[in-house]
Amino acid sequence: MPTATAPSSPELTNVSASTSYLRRDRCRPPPLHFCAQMNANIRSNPSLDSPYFDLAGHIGSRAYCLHNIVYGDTADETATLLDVGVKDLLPILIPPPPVPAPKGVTFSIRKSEGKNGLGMFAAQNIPVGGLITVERPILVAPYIIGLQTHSESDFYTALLQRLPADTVARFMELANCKPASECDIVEGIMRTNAIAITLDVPDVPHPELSTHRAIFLDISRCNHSCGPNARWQWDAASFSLSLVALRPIEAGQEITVAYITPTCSRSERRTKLKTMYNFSCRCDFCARPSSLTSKSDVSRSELQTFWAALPSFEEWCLNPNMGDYALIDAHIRAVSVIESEGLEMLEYGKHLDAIAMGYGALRDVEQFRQWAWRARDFRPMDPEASRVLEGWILDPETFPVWGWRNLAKGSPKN
Ligand SMILES: C[S@@+](CC[C@H](N)C(=O)[O-])C[C@H]1O[C@@H](n2cnc3c(N)ncnc32)[C@H](O)[C@@H]1O
Repeated sequence: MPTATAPSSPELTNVSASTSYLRRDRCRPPPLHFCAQMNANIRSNPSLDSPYFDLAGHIGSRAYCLHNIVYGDTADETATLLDVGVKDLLPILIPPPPVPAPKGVTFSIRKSEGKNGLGMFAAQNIPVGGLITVERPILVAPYIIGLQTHSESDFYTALLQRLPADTVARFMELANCKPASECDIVEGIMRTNAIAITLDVPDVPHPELSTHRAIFLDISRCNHSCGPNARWQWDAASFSLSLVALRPIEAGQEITVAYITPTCSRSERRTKLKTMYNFSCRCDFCARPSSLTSKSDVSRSELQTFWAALPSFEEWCLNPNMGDYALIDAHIRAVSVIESEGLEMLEYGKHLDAIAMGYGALRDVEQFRQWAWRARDFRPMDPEASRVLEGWILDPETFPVWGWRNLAKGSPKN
C-alpha cells in the first residue's frame, strides 16, 4: 500500500492562509506541434464544447491559485487549483446541496468479485430516482493545467498537502489503473478516478475550459457497467455530486455508473475501456452470450440516431398525414430498447415526457396519467418539476398542449 505522505509542492507565493498564487515567471509556451495536437483533440471533443480552443492563448493568459473551499453545512474541505477568474466567481458561502442526503445507510463499499478491487453496493432497496449519496469533492483541478512549469503530478501533490492526513490516506488508497512506466501514483490515481465537473468560467477572450477534474472518495468506488443502474449529477452551485438510481436497485446489488457513453458496440466499448482505464469489462451486459451481441449492438446504434430520425412534436401535431400514434410508438420503442439494454442514462426521462405529451395531445386521459406518473417517478430529485407534473396529472385539461393534435386535425379541443 503506498504511503499517504505527499512529496514537495510547486513554487507558491503565499498571499493568505487559505489561498496561494502560483508563480508564472518561468512559464514557456509549448512547441507548436504540441499546441496543434492539443487544439485538435480539444476542439473535436464534444463533451468539452470548445470548438475554438487555442492552447497558446490559453496558457499565456492563465493565472492560478490554490484555494481551499470550506462549507457551512459540513466539516469537509475541497482543495482546488483554479484559474483566479474562476475562483473569484465562487460564492463566499457555498449553499448546501439542493436535496438533503438520504437518511440511514444507503451503501457499503466492499470487494466486488471480478472487478479488480472494491465496489459500491446498495445497503437497502433504492427506488428509481432515489438519491444514493451526495458528496463534495476533496480535490478539484482544471482539465488542462495551463502552466508548463511543473508536472501535473506536482500540482495534485500541492493540492493533497492542503488536505487533512486521513483524507490524503484515503486518496492514496484509491485504485490506480496506470502502469508506473506511464505516470507516478498520484497522477495514476487522478486519471483512474477523476470525474469531469463543470464550473462557471469568466467571459474573457481566452476563457478557462469549464470542464475540471474532481475526486470524490466514495463515489470513486463505483465500478463501470455498460448498462449502469446509477448516474452522477453535478450541482455547481452547491459544489456537490449526487449519485441517483436509474432503476430500482435491490439491497446487496452493486451500484454501477458508466465511464463512457455506452451506445457503441460491445467490442468498441471494451477497446475504449481498456485504452482509457486499462481493464477488460466484466459487467453483466458484456457477459451476455455472444448470440445476443449483434442484436444488442444494433439496438444501441439505433439509440444513437433516434432523435435525428424523428419529426418534432409540433410537426407531428400539425401533420394529419402522420399517424396518430407515429410519434408515441417511436418513443415507446426507444423506452423498450433502453430498458432491455439497461441504458436509462440516455434521455429515458425525455422519452417518458414525449409519450405523456403525445397522449396529452390526443386527449387520452388514462394513458397521459400513466406516462406522466412514470416521468415524475424518474426524477423525484427535481421537486419543482414534480409539483408541476402532479398538477397536470390531477387536472389534465390544464396540460399546456392538451388536445393539440385533435385541434390540428380540425376536431374540437374538448
Ligand atoms: C474508479 S475505479 C472503481 C473502483 C475500483 N474497483 C476500486 O477498487 O477502487 C476504476 C477501476 O475499477 C476497475 N473496474 C471498474 N469497472 C470494472 C468492470 N466493469 N470490470 C472490471 N473492472 C472494473 C478497473 O480496474 C478500473 O480501472
